[in-house]
Amino acid sequence: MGGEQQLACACAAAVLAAALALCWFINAAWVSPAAARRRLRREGLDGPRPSFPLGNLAEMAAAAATTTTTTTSKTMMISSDIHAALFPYFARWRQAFGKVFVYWLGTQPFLYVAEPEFLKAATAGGKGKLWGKPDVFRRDRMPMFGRGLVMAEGEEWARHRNIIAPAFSATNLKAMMGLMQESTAKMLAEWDAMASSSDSSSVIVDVEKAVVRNAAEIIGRASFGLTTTTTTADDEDGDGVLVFRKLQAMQAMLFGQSNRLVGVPLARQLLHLRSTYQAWRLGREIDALLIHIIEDARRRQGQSSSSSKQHDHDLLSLLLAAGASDDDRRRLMSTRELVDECKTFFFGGHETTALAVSWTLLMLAAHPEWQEALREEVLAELREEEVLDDAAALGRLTKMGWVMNEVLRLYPPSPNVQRQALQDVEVVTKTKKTTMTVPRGTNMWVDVVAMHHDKALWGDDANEFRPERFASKGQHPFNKAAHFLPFGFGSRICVGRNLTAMEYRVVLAMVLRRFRLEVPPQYRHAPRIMLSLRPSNGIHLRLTPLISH
Ligand code: HEM
Repeated sequence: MGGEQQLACACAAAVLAAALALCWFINAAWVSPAAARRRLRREGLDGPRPSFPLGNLAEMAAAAATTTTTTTSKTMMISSDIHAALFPYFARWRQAFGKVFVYWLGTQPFLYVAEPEFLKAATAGGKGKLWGKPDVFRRDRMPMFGRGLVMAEGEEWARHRNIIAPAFSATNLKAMMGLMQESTAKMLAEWDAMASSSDSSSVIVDVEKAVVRNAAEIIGRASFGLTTTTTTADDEDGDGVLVFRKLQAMQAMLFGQSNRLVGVPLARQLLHLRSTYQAWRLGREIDALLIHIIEDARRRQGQSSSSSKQHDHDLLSLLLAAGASDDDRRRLMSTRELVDECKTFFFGGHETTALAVSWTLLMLAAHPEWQEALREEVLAELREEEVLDDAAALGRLTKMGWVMNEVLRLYPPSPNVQRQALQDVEVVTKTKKTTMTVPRGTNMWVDVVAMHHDKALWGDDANEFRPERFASKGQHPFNKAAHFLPFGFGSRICVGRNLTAMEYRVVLAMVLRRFRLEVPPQYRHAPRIMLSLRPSNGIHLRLTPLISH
């Protein structure tokens, strides 16, 4: 073949490849979503009209831009009526389409669900297996969670869940109480020092910032035995500090921007190329540090040194121990799997718990009668500060349990749960008499904030802080209710929820013993969504020491 013929062949191949790529793109971005929309409408599932290629993203951005979430404590009580401020577009569409409708993120259909009965009918029992995690988020979250438990599917998920769940047993959690106390004591000592060096007897502190740092320290030690605050040159501790800095940087990079054009074809590749690459690079650096930590832990395994004893109950050592016996090789996790689980514990575990504690401190400052009631309970049940490692006594803090539930209801740190139908899912609801099929590939967006604030489900006082509503479980069997979902639902319910409950009680009991909390006049209440439900400007509270040291 002559040179010209070769060139012509190469050009023809390039044109053919470009034509095929274009056909693929048109099908993926336009033909297939249009067909999906027709099918959804046939099933009676409709919603705001999408446009190509943004779907409803433009409308969502415009609604968010014209909504303010800020209220001041000076001019009004702190309002927990937050749903319409956080999700103005959902609030608007709900009025038009009800509590179940379809909206579009780019070319991806999302079934919005704020109707507990529908959710139950779509996911309860064996139907749980018909739903996986949405592909569209999987790619975005890969650098954070890898294929860890949050993102794993099918057999792989079941195997991981079986290995991981026992690590959160009551005995193992009890062994973590000491480190929770130690770390929290450091935080309180800092607050004490700030108060004693201030002109007045009290001090204004951004409690959210401090509590997040404390929770990061706790989860770091509980997960892989590392501390985030040490400054020693010791290799292992140095790794810990670096891992935390990098993990936090990655989170800010991935979710700091509010508008990532999720679901828009090629947006990730073209518009977010830089941040995607940076997150990927950070991910690789974090993995390298974690591999070093895991190899150290493997080496320590079997040693009876004091360093190995000290790590006995961290989650990483427990996972290594689970696979150590020769008769159960299925429980052996590879280094890659362990890296992903360590990242998952960090991202899934510290900020969520810290937010639960931080919103509680705010609510208790705003509701002094509850602050006093909890303080009395703590002083009655835990007479001496040292006995805070008594898990049974912590379990007797009944009112604190109500308060925790009420705060998780009003300010759920995980404001939504997402799924994607792995097959066609038939949904039959009894009271609404609905029968429909949710087509395979449809994503589901469960609006937890909407359900938690719904007056039809909770009564006219749904937006008020009234922990006593959790007192009578008979009247409201919330644990089984499909409208109280702070930790998710079904078989994928949060594996770390008992760790959170323990940390919550330890931290809160220690704070209440030592400080009185008040909301200063300059406090601005501005909850917002950055993956989790968090305060925009921190939570600055006035703290007054109750006892001198
Ligand atoms: C207030 C604290 C917490 C909240 C609000 C929370 C919320 C949630 C929610 C809503 C889910 C379900 C996600 C889904 O179905 O897609 C979940 C799952 C999970 N959480 Fe938590 N979580 C908290 C604390 C923790 C802690 C302390 C850890 C670990 C140290 C943790 C680790 C996980 C893991 C690994 C999963 C995945 C479970 C699975 O898919 O089998 N979480 N969490």
